[in-house]
Amino acid sequence: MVILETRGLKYSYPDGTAAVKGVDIKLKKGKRIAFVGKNGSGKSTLFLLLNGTLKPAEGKIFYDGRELVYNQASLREIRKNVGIVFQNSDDQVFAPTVYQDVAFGPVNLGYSKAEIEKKVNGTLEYFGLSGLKDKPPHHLSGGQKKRVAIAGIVAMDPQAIILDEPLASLDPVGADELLDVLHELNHMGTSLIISTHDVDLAYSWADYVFFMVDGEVIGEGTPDEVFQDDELLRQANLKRPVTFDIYKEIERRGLAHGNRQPRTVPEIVETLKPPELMWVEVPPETREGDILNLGVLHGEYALHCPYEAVNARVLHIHEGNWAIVELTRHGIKAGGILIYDMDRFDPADFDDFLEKENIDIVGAMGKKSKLMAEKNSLCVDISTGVIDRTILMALCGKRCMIITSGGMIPHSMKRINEYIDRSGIALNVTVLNGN
Ligand SMILES: Nc1ncnc2c1ncn2[C@@H]1O[C@H](COP(=O)(O)OP(=O)(O)OP(=O)(O)O)[C@@H](O)[C@H]1O
Repeated sequence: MVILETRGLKYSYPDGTAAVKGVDIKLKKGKRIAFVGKNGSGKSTLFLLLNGTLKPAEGKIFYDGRELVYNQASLREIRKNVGIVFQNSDDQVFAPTVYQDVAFGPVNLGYSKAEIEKKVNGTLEYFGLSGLKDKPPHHLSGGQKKRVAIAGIVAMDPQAIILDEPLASLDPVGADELLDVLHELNHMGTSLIISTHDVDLAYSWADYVFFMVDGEVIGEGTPDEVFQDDELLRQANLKRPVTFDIYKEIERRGLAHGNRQPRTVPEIVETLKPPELMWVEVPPETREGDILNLGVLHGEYALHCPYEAVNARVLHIHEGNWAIVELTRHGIKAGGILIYDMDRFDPADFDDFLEKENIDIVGAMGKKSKLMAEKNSLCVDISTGVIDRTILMALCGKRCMIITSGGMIPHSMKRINEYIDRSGIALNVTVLNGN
């Protein structure tokens, strides 16, 4: 199903700059879509056209199959359903207080007073903004303003959200938190459309990518398709994503197995083929052909190795009790991942859970759970890249707990289960205190 479509879309600014020069695109519902292109390639202008803020000189836009006709009803429909978060939050956040700013959309949509209050307070809490609700937005930091801008859009429950360079003004932790929020919104069905220069972000995050150059779309496809097209990258003046390059090098050296192009760190780890042969020191009575149990791998290697125990067949005994062994592995020593629902947080029980479940690592996902962890002095080991990093830790046999809440719970389960399905590694994942 296509949520937004453009046909022959053209736009020039009053000074004559042709910013969008005939764009034909179809954006599928429920997807994460990235527009990648260098400065001035027309991404922001296209976005302003997509939600009716600008009117094209030529061409048509369709929302959910209906043509945008630029009368009040049609514009109202598209602006309610396709929210846009501007690159510069100062263009968006202008009400006297944060609360009023986030309430702006719901008020305009005619929600009742009680609905507005519920919606705005819920959204502020979700974005970790409750403590700032009475502040004037112009007293906030760039990252905080960005969160207010996004909260204001999310409070209108749009079908699609367009975000122009969403991570641009955020610090690394803030960027990571926003990505979690975007993953969750997408998990709940919101279509997401972002622009970025960041090829690593587009590669790891998007389901579908468009490359823009000089007001035109010059290529589109899945991240794997577009980022391995060197000619397309050259035309778009873009480089390959780092994970892509690392994997190509792993592949070139014959260290990769599996036939999937990895896009995240756990996926790269999964493709690494462990060495077959190894030098080990063996007990003096060892004979060629013996099977040794080398036990669990330790150190740096074990951190990246999903295997519990390593058996080795002795191929050749060398002087000084050193032998060449061929490794065979059995068993998979994956720890577990437990999810703790912070909406049901009970301080009295929490420590009991940690002890009873032998938790080694705690990861906090989402602003709300991080704030709750801080307030209750909970010890948090991982607060960015929580899903990927807990998977990596679980693969090393650690028992991990993700503390999170609301829609982040099914979202986390989904991402971990996707990893389990693809890798075939039996990681246990359960919600500890949920329904
Ligand atoms: N208000 C304006 N008046 C005149 N020209 C404009 C205006 N806004 C943008 N442009 C021009 O339109 C072209 C496309 O700009 P646009 O902002 O859409 O690109 P972009 O890909 O979003 O760039 P960036 O990555 O830097 O945000 C550029 O040549 C830019 O200079």
